Amino acid sequence: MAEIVPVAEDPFLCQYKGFTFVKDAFTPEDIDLLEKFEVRGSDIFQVAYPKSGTIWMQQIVSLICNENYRNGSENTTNAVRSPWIESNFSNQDYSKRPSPRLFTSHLPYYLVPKSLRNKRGKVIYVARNPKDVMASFYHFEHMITLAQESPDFEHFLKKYLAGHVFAGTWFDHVCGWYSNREDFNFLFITYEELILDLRSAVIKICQFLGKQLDDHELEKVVEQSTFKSMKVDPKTNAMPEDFFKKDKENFFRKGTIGDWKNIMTVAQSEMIDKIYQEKMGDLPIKFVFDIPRENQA
Ligand SMILES: Nc1ncnc2c1ncn2[C@@H]1O[C@H](COP(=O)(O)OS(=O)(=O)O)[C@@H](OP(=O)(O)O)[C@H]1O
Repeated sequence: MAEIVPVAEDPFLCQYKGFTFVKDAFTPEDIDLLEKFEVRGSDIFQVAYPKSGTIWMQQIVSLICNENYRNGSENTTNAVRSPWIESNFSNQDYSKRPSPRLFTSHLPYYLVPKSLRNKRGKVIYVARNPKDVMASFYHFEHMITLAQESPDFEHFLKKYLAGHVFAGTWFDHVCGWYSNREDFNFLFITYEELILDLRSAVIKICQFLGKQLDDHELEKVVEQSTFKSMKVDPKTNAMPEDFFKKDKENFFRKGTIGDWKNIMTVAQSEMIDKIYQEKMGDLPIKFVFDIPRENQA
């Protein structure tokens, strides 16, 4: 077994196999076992760096695959319909789940099951522009029990850029997955695509999954995946009460593009632009950092 390395700056975190975990929310044994996890050809994995639209994709994919909840899954939470592969919080026997099994993960590409890396099953990777991720992450840190709150955004930014937050740096996660996408049956989609045209994004996801929805079904999926619907749907924000120290209802906080401007200074934003250029310069990915004029109300 590899070594567990504490993160000096944050007692809630540790590193294992090069990835930053929340100490009390994982075990090294579970991570090691994943290498041999038996992936079915019909399995669908939704993967995202934290605060990038993970729960949103859980909702969309489970609505698509569960025929708008008509098979009884409306009575269960997103976290049960599409459990985390790295932490079995809902205590399910994954080998007994009917196909198609849905899974969710925040893991880097190199820690997911080996056969997934050999193109068995499908991966939908959702990525969000790093500035909005940072803003969302900063607020989230203040809501949950398993995180050390930063006194201000500047402090958070330093910690964040050093990778001393859950899941390490956004840059490593996104670059890692994107650069290794050829190893997977892979759909890369951005949070901003979902925001700007949810209906087209749902169609794109359906095409990737080989699912055909009629117009009515499509509208239902879209309607139940809007920010407004999800904020009041008790099955979406299914994290346990004790996970939150405050503002559980604000997990669905703003759900928009460009909120980073409310928290970042110009200097901080320019510094991130520079790092972005250095780390992402060669990758053909484009993120939207502002709501385009034509989409503004
Ligand atoms: N339907 C819908 N539409 C628009 N935005 C949405 C939606 N659902 C979730 N969200 C926003 O996604 C952010 C949370 O990301 P994650 O689900 O990845 O968080 S987590 O890592 O699983 O805790 C968080 O972003 P912020 O609002 O910027 O904090 C959520 O509000």
